[in-house]
Amino acid sequence: MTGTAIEAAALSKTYGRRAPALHDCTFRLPAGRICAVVGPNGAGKSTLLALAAGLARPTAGRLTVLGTTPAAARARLAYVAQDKPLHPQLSVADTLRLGAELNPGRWDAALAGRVVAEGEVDPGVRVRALSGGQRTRVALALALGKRAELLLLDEPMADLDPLARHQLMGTLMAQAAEHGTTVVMSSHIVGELADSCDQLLLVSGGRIRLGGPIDDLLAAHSLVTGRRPAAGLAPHTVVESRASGRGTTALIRPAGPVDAGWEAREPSLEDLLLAHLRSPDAPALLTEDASPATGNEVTA
Ligand SMILES: Nc1ncnc2c1ncn2[C@@H]1O[C@H](COP(=O)(O)OP(=O)(O)OP(=O)(O)O)[C@@H](O)[C@H]1O
Repeated sequence: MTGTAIEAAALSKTYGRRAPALHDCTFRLPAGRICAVVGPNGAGKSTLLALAAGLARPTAGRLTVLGTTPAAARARLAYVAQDKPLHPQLSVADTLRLGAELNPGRWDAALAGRVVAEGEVDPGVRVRALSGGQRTRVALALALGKRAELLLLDEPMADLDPLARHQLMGTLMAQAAEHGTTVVMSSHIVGELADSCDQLLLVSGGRIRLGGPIDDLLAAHSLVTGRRPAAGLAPHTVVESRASGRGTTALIRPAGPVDAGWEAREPSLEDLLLAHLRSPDAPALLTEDASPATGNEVTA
């Protein structure tokens, strides 16, 4: 088993008197991977990233980041929040200078400057005058310039145009590969995730529904079609079944060989996510890679 970037045990977070934003979440994210955090609006993705960044505290359970508490890991991680908070009155150049001052000894000025320059953002312009996509670029420049071991990115590409998205994802992936950085990134854009991520955490209703390497999760499921009722799939775990023009289409986790009457193929990432999102009560699956080692000490 490789090193661990994030480990959670029975992690819960409740805001005030509301229903829990996260409830009893147990999982492990291996180090050095690119992990997608996926789930519907309000699922708890931002809450999870904010807890890992040490900006919020769990209500119950325990969370370890880079082998220590989130607060102690702060200098070694970079977090880009969904609303990309920056100082509006500072210029872009001053923002990067602040990044250098706050990260002595690890700041990569050339990389941060390149990320800004590639977007043709004028360094003299104040942050408050930037477009949403330009602010995102500056926020990502700060995060990448920090040369963190762990990047926590909350919908980092949401307001970027397709060219900027492609180009910034390329920079992110190249940097992560070169430096062995762990990237944990929430997104609703499945195409973007399928191309870049190797690890998945599906959160729904504050609970972990799927966790593990994307290839292993896909291989654990089959998309079956047959001119027969879904009841015939009984020995298998049926995540979702629907009547279709050709009979029944179902996403299953096979418990053994599938009857010859069913045509079976491996699902795409989109098939897998949509079926689980439409069936929030389907049994959860954490692969061995995504399960905390038993007996591991996890500190709050
Ligand atoms: N600061 C807060 N105070 C009160 N409730 C909050 C707060 N932040 C989040 N919540 C609630 O916690 C739940 C999870 O929210 P969260 O922002 O983590 O979801 P999300 O998966 O990131 O959603 P989205 O995809 O819409 O960004 C929601 O019900 C939300 O209303």
